[in-house]
Amino acid sequence: MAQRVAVSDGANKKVSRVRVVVRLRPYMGTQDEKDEGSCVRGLDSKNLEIINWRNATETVKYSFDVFHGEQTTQQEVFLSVKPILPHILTGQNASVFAYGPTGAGKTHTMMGTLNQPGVIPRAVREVFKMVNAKNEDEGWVYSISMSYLEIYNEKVLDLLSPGSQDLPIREDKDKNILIPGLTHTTITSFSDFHKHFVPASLNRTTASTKINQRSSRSHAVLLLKVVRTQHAPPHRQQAGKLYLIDLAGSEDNRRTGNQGIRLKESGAINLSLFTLSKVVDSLNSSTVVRVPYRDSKLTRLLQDSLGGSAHSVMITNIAPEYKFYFDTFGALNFASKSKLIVNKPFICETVAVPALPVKRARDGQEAGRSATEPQKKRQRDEKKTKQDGSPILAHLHSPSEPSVMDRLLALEKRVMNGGDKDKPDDSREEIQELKEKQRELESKARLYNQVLDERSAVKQESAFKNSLAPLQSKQSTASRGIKQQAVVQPLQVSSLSVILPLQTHAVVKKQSVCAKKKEKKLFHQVEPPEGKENFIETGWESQINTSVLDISKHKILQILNSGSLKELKGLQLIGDKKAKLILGWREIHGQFKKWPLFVMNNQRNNDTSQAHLHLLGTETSLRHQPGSPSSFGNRNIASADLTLIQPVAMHRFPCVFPPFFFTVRFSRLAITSSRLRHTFQ
Ligand SMILES: Nc1ncnc2c1ncn2[C@@H]1O[C@H](COP(=O)(O)OP(=O)(O)OP(=O)(O)O)[C@@H](O)[C@H]1O
Repeated sequence: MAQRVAVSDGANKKVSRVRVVVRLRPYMGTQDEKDEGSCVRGLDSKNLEIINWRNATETVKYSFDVFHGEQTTQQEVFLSVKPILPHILTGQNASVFAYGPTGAGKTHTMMGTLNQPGVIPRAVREVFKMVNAKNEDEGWVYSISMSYLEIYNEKVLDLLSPGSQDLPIREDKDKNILIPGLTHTTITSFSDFHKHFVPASLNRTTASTKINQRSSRSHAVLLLKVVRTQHAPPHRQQAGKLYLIDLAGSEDNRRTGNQGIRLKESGAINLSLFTLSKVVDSLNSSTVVRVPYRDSKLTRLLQDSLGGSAHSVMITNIAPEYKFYFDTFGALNFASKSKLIVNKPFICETVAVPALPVKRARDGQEAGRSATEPQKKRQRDEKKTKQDGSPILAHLHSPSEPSVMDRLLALEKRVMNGGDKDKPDDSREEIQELKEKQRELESKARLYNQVLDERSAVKQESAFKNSLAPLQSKQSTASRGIKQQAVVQPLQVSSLSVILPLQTHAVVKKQSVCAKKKEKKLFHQVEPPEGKENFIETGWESQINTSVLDISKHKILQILNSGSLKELKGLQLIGDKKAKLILGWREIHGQFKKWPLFVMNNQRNNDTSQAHLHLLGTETSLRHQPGSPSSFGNRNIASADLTLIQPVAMHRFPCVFPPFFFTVRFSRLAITSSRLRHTFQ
């Protein structure tokens, strides 16, 4: 069983601060831009300054663990990462991630080129060098494996196994992050690594944007796992992991010119980076109880690196051109916050008696230490089942069952969301196939029920209690598992039952896909009432008397204003993405004053009379009717103003300013770029 062994850094402290390195890439603008000079410059090996946009005669100074200027070589950058590598040979975790706006040099820093290899190849080479330098007499045997994945549009995809499905992210009781199903390839040398890494890198999603010819459209994570096992008893085993992460860059879509699929990708990237900034804020806050790691796949994966057990280095890449000014400013603020984060490393150790063969058997997959427990439980269940003489039940408990359900649900969700337009979509066929499988399992469960009933009829009551009861309860769990997945959950408005008299009691339920289809059919048979766009949605309202409706609306408004992510997701038509957007909206703009149209009207809503979230895609935008009063204070903001403000508000991640900022400071923003040009001349 895995065991945490506390780590001391010599000064008797068991903590490790996130190390922050900033790298400024060389000037790459046009000659005209070059004449403008640079908006940021280094002062020494730790300090830099950037022009203060509020007052161009001043600069804002920052101090980091290391600052790398424009002439820094790849080797010098690697040297600032190298000190954390030895930890992974002693069962600890380490993580290096490159952060920064699009086009600032993250991929160049992490991957590099053939002539100028970046941190990833250098770190892997170094790990092999350290392992090979270990003396056999120390009594440990080392093995190294690699995994490589990308988070693309909130999906975890295995780059070593192209075409694989979205993988789940799990956490064991020791808070180790696990990705069941992820390919784990054993590597024995650097050239072996190279052989797998280069083709897998080509599987990563990249595309050309106005800012970057080859822009990463996903976050890429390379995982190197070093396991060392003692020759002699007690055969201690320590497993250390190194995460090397090239994040996708935050994007200002005014400048990238992104549209269609690129815009959707950009929305997913910006949203995950926004969650990352919330995680950092929460970690730095003394009052926040819950760190929102689970709000995005990226933060879930970085859970160990930020506020977790890893020794972490964050490389913040910035660009010197004026057009990147606000991105650079935001990135530096983010880096500044991150350096306050403290991690608590520990050695992850198991005693491997006689675990070596078992370990080898699981080589091909990320199983994680805790995975042994459910596995053992399954084995115990299966064994018990066989003793009970029930082959059907054994089949129902087979490991393939949950995966069928997981895949089915994931695929249905994908189809409901309109599928992935970028890649060929054969999901519907697959859903059919999986549904058939599910039906087969359900009919077997029914058959099994019958067998049980027949058996119970011939047995005496005492015997029934002794031998059949446990079996029966087990069976019901299995069939419940299947049914739970197939039935769509009710909505939380059911809590109305507490406050409403019985005769007016109304429970609004989230509709199943089938129910929705039926309703749609009905809808097509009946002409919609004149002027009513949203006939389906208003249908349920007309069945409830107005006081009940008001209470329901009030209740939902309450949830919108103070509900957790989970509560929001329980609302009709609100999925994970929309719930997160609502949380983001709330954070920026405060409470919803009235019943917002997007909640029930969803995409059919064409009303632009008030600023509202456009929740269809992952892109958040503001709409406004020219001339009508804005919801930002009392000031009238014309739509043209909003067009200018919107990219700053929504895309200048992670610098998210409160709404009043825009109303008060807007006029200053417009003149900022010209005022900035005074400095550094
Ligand atoms: N230190 C550097 N020296 C020379 N060229 C660099 C340096 N940093 C970046 N570049 C070049 O700048 C361009 C953009 O860099 P890169 O693709 O690494 O940016 P990025 O931050 O990864 O962008 P994105 O987030 O869009 O993927 C590339 O052509 C790269 O070769």
